[in-house]
Amino acid sequence: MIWIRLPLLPTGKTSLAHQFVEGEFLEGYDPTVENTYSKIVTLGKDEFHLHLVDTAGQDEYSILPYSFIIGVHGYVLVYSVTSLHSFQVIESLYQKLHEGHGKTRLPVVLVGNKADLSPDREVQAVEGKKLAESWGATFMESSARENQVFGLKIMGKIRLTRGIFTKVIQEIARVENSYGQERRCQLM
Ligand SMILES: Nc1nc2c(ncn2[C@@H]2O[C@H](COP(=O)(O)OP(=O)(O)OP(=O)(O)O)[C@@H](O)[C@H]2O)c(=O)[nH]1
Repeated sequence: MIWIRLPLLPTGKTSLAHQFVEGEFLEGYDPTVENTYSKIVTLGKDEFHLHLVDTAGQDEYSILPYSFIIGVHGYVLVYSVTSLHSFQVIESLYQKLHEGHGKTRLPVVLVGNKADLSPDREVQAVEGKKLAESWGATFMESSARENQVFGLKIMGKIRLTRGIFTKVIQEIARVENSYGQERRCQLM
């Protein structure tokens, strides 16, 4: 299978992963082929070994590789609030993942990134929330630039590291119903 990468949708996946693992924002755009990151996250008494795969951008015509399905426990699906197209692509990507897993419910956190660019906004927060709700998933808006994540009715801004990735682990635990003492989570 040949997977043709179309670099149309730089929504901030690499920037979010880099903020999470390295704690910094990188200016400039360097298209991703595929990067992997590892990090240990402690939630309460449990320790999770995260293996995070940062994939290249997809579009609605991309064929999903098996590696996107097999052995993956949860997904952070990222669109840019400044791109309606990226939002539409995320919708079709979710359908492919859902079919690929053959499950009724997937551990997913839907993230509307680049929320700091509000004047250029093409997708309202309420639309992201509605889509996530239709999947039974969690929704957040974020800014990799400002290292902040925004809930829809948030009491205060929280850091990305304690936001998105904590949430996706909780989603995995909720869906799989299997909080262990020590777990390996492969995220994408
Ligand atoms: N203002 C702003 N810019 C961002 C944010 N996140 C990423 N960017 C910028 O958007 C561009 C693309 O970011 P990447 O993190 O490379 O996007 P990506 O989704 O990994 O792109 P691909 O590798 O093509 O899949 C870069 O110029 C980033 O600096 C954000 O939250 N706010």
